[in-house]
Amino acid sequence: MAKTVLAVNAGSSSVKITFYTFENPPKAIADAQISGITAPPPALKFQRTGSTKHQEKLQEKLSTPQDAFKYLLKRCFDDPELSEVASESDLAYICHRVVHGGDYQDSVEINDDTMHHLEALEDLAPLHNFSALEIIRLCRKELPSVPSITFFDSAFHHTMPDYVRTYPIDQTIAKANGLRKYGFHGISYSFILRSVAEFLQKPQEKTNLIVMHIGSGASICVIKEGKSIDTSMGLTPLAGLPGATRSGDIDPSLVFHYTSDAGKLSPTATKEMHISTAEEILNKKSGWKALTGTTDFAEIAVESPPSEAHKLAFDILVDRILGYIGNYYVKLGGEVDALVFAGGIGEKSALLRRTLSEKCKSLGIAIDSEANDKGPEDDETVKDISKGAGKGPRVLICQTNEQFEMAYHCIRKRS
Ligand SMILES: Nc1ncnc2c1ncn2[C@@H]1O[C@H](COP(=O)(O)OP(=O)(O)O)[C@@H](O)[C@H]1O
Ligand SMILES: CC(=O)OP(=O)(O)O
Ligand SMILES: [Mg+2]
Repeated sequence: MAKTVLAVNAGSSSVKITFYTFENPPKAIADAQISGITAPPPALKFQRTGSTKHQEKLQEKLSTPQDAFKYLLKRCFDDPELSEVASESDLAYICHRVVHGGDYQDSVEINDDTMHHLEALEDLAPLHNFSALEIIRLCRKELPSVPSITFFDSAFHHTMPDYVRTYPIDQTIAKANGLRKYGFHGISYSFILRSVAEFLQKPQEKTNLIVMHIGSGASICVIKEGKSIDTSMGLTPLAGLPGATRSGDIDPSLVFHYTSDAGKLSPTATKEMHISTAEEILNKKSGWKALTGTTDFAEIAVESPPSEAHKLAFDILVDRILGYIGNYYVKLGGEVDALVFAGGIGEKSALLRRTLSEKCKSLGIAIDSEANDKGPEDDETVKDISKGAGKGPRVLICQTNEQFEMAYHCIRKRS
């Protein structure tokens, strides 16, 4: 039987896995995800291509992404209707999304050497790389014959100019400690660039975009002639826009006024994962969860918000995004092919898209409200919601797919 490719996207609160056929473009065979690992009970979504989506709340206690991954893999291997993937021998490769890739500009195959290198990087991004590395360790142990390939969120941004990636601090210390802007969500931006360029029928190297990836982690990227020239996240995914539990940009001095324990190890740190109290607060106890009590933006992005705090959370996100759109529009000299909405919130919240588009009227941006309200069909990768074609930048929704992007590049390189 033909081998398949497994793509794994591990986040702090969710694990998504997809099996693909080994051909280009790859076709999804099955898709499974567990969300709510940090807010039990965990929720399972499972779908074999062509069949209906199955959803359930799980009784099992799955407290880590590794547990969730093990559960998902077993579930797929044991499914009698999923004969294409029944055991290790059906897998050609496993692709892993790793958020922080340091100086890596491309994907790497995992061996002892590259694994050590990634372990060294973990200190720079413990909150974001830990789960992925744990899952890679598990795969090497339990599926030893299948090569693991890592894809990095940061790699797409290696084209940012020096004056964008450099923080104005002592450069000896900066270089010794790798303290610079890296940027993230790059696997998603790479998928979006290819899909949108194809949709616009333009070569990638002639495509200029302002792309928003707005999910529980949110960032925005400016792509000039097919290359990232700036993005809102920085040394870590904390910088830039606020998220579900992340503060986004604040005055760095704030942490010392917030708590005198800022630099101490967080009580939630473990032997394997060293994080400071300040990092814990700004990454996990801030954002719209801190403002409203919910991490679900669908409860915040509503016409009549249930409280002033919900309205404030919405207005803050809109304001911070607007700041970047203005900045990036100017960086592109106004030559913007499209403003693109992506990520769980960007793809689903018609209200956020409408609010931002109205505030960007002066840039020639206008949307068709019916198309915007309807949003994309399940199988529609790019949807045009602009009004008055030809005047200002197009406004598009792109249903991004990080797992597909990894499988696509994995297979392209190896077939
Ligand atoms: N209809 C909706 N309106 C607004 N936000 C939504 C809607 N549906 C889902 N979301 C939000 O999308 C976010 C998840 O996006 P996603 O990109 O999957 O996140 P991540 O990959 O960072 O976990 C959640 O905050 C969820 O509340
Ligand atoms: C980089 C990052 O923030 O990822 P996510 O949105 O998946 O949390
Ligand atoms: Mg995500």
